[in-house]
Amino acid sequence: MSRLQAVLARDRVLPLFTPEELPAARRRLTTLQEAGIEAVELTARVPDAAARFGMLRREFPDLLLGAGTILDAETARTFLEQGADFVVGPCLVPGVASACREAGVPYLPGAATVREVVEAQAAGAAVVKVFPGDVLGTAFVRALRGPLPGARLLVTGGVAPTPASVRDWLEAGALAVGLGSSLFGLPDDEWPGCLNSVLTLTRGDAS
Ligand SMILES: O=C(O)C(=O)C[C@H](O)[C@H](O)COP(=O)(O)O
Repeated sequence: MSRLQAVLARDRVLPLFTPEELPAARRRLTTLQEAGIEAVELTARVPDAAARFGMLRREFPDLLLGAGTILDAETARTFLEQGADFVVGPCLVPGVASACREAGVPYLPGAATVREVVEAQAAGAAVVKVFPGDVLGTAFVRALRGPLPGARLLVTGGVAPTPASVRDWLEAGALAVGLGSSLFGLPDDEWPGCLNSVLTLTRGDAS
């Protein structure tokens, strides 16, 4: 089991954001580390995303930092060179899967159908991102677990950062949930409290 998988199995949440402004990104990463978070996804949705990623990578050497929104092999290689510990994308891209396999780095591609989950697993994804989570719903995750009981699923997209919402996803069978804009769209004096109340639930549940 990779360190990422172990961390997801313990915390059951993966915080993710786009590092639009470096000082704010640093503050967020520091607060996340103080909460005991070990893995964070930074989405590549800004100009200079890879250079920013490399800078934050060097400043936070103890965090597992993943590159998100990776849609082609060349971009994947650029982020891997910058020290990405894992790579995430909204859907499976075979060239990205190969680049991650060569680098020995986990790849978590998005999937929105049973077939896409199976194809992602066949491409080597130990954890598959179910995306967009809020569109697919908990019933989709529950239904997937029938034919694919061993699937490790990271539900991402529109997941509300509350204990009740996260509990619903975990009870449906998700390994973990990604918390993005719903968490980091909250004011800076609110999101850490929300995250901590979710972690109180998930760490209490993790066994
Ligand atoms: O692009 C990727 O690789 C990602 O993992 C990001 C997610 O797909 C969502 O965009 C996050 O959605 P919110 O939690 O609703 O903000």
